[in-house]
Amino acid sequence: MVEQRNVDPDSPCIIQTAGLTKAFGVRLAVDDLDLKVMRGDIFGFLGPNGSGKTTTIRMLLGLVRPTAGSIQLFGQEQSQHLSQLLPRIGAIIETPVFYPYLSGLDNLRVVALRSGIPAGSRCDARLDEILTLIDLSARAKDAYRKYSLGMKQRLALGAALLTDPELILLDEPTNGLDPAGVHEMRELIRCLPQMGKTVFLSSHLLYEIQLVCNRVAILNEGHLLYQSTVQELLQREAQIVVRMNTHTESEQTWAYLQHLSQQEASWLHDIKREQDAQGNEVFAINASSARSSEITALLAQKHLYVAEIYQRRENLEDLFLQLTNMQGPSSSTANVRAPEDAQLGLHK
Ligand SMILES: Nc1ncnc2c1ncn2[C@@H]1O[C@H](COP(=O)(O)OP(=O)(O)OP(=O)(O)O)[C@@H](O)[C@H]1O
Repeated sequence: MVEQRNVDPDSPCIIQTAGLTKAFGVRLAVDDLDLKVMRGDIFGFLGPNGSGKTTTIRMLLGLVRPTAGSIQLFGQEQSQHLSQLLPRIGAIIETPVFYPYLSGLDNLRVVALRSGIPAGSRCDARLDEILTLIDLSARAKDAYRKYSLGMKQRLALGAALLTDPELILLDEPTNGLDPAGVHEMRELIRCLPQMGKTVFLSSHLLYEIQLVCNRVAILNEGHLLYQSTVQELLQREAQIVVRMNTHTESEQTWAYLQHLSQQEASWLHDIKREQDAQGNEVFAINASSARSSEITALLAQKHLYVAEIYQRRENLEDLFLQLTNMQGPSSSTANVRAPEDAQLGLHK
């Protein structure tokens, strides 16, 4: 009898990997990866070239056998239920192959037939629906070879959506697209959760991920460096950083800011003492940039004159560079999980 442990077809957890590892010979392409993707997520899977994104997606699809670890999809063990699980997944990996002389519509017909959708009015209706969604109705009858790269990518997404899968895996879907193509693809991807889909999107385009995803994992050299909501990550953006001239002034400022937070300025409640990239002691205050002049004025009342005050402008790109140590950090990373993992990026 088949063991039914861990089987939950309605699980809100769509992808869960534990200790997922893939070695190619001595090279660890993916190392001990714990991912969690929830239903309705647009999950950004970020990493530079060669960090293991495609290998991970291939393992999720059962195209590459893991060296160690486990994968659960829709609450079921992937290795035991692959054939039942695959119809619930649509994917674009690398550049999909279409027939150049067939039209976009006929290429979709071929995909539909291969996917077991019988020809007929229901199939035609579905093809219409998909062509409208990917905004190719007007060019549906043009040969594929006449399509722009953006149209080709949209057709690929249409093909992945044809069977109405719950999970869409997209490997670098905006690669090579011009800004208009990137925008169109982004808008399309954004619609998918409203249609009940979960999206797993790999990219090295950090800004893209920031704009379109709600959760993100950052990978480097096969290691998971960070996993959280994008919002959590970007909260750091709303910080004002204050540096004083001397250690004595810093001490006085710290005491005064604490006092203020308990008295007339409760909005100063979230202050951290950190070091900037040059090793200077700074205060990171969770407040909008509009408060900068107020902070300066409050401190000046006590003859504490700031040496420097600025809004921390951290985005995913900064964080990514910081975690992979490609560039010095603008501050310490008090909120960043797994700093010991981040250290792994130090030794390239
Ligand atoms: N079939 C294979 N045989 C040997 N090594 C491989 C194989 N596939 C991938 N690798 C290696 O595994 C590592 C991860 O590759 P992978 O393609 O997963 O990275 P990636 O993050 O998708 O990179 P890119 O953004 O360039 O596609 C790389 O060092 C790559 O050379």
